[in-house]
Amino acid sequence: MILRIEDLSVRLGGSHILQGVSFDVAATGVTALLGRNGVGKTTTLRAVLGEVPATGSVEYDGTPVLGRATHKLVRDGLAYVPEDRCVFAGLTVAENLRLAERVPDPDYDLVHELFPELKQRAAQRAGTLSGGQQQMVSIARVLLNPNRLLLVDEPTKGLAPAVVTNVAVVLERVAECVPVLLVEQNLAVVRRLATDAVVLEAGRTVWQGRAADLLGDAGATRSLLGVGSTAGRH
Ligand SMILES: Nc1ncnc2c1ncn2[C@@H]1O[C@H](COP(=O)(O)OP(=O)(O)OP(=O)(O)O)[C@@H](O)[C@H]1O
Repeated sequence: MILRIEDLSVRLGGSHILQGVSFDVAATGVTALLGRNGVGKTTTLRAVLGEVPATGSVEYDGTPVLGRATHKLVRDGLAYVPEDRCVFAGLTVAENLRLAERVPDPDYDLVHELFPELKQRAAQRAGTLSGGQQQMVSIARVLLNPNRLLLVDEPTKGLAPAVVTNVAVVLERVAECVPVLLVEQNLAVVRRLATDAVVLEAGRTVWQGRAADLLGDAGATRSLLGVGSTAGRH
């Protein structure tokens, strides 16, 4: 296992946002972090990264990391693809990528193989890209560097169906080499990618197991995620 979270608790702005989140992320494949809006999925990722103060325990590859500086975790191969993509709008695609380089030999071969369009659009300002293209830049940035775990927050949110498929194909490829903790609302994408699943409710873990077991159980899917049993097949 690459990540072990135990009894994670976060208070923000006077609210007790996470109240005991516990789950493991396997060292291979995709673990989906699921739950209705506002249950604490993004906050869980941010707490792991040290972006919000938290109590409890987070072990990354066997080492306790809660309280460590975010940049040290990133340097240690913990990569984050945030929900809002955070590209530098005024910079070109090539400049956005160059800024993300952390090693002497960034893996442009992989990035250009996965995202040939980014090579063609190297000189285009990132702010003028479509949402899907910006998502590609956001994922490409982390793939330039060696990673041991990717935290990816709602990568398909707001994208057209064909682009959702492109992003899923890329993540499927990436997950062959690096484990991924994926926050994702699109159950078709979860069905395609996830080996394991974790469900949060009101800041607590309420389910952890094989993704196929959750998605194959219409009652559990409906009660835990608030969607019908066929949701995500389309
Ligand atoms: N800095 C903050 N101050 C106060 N409340 C916050 C802060 N950040 C998040 N929250 C609240 O914490 C709760 C959990 O937010 P979070 O973004 O983790 O949920 P989520 O499960 O990722 O939701 P979504 O699926 O809608 O993105 C929400 O009620 C949110 O309003």
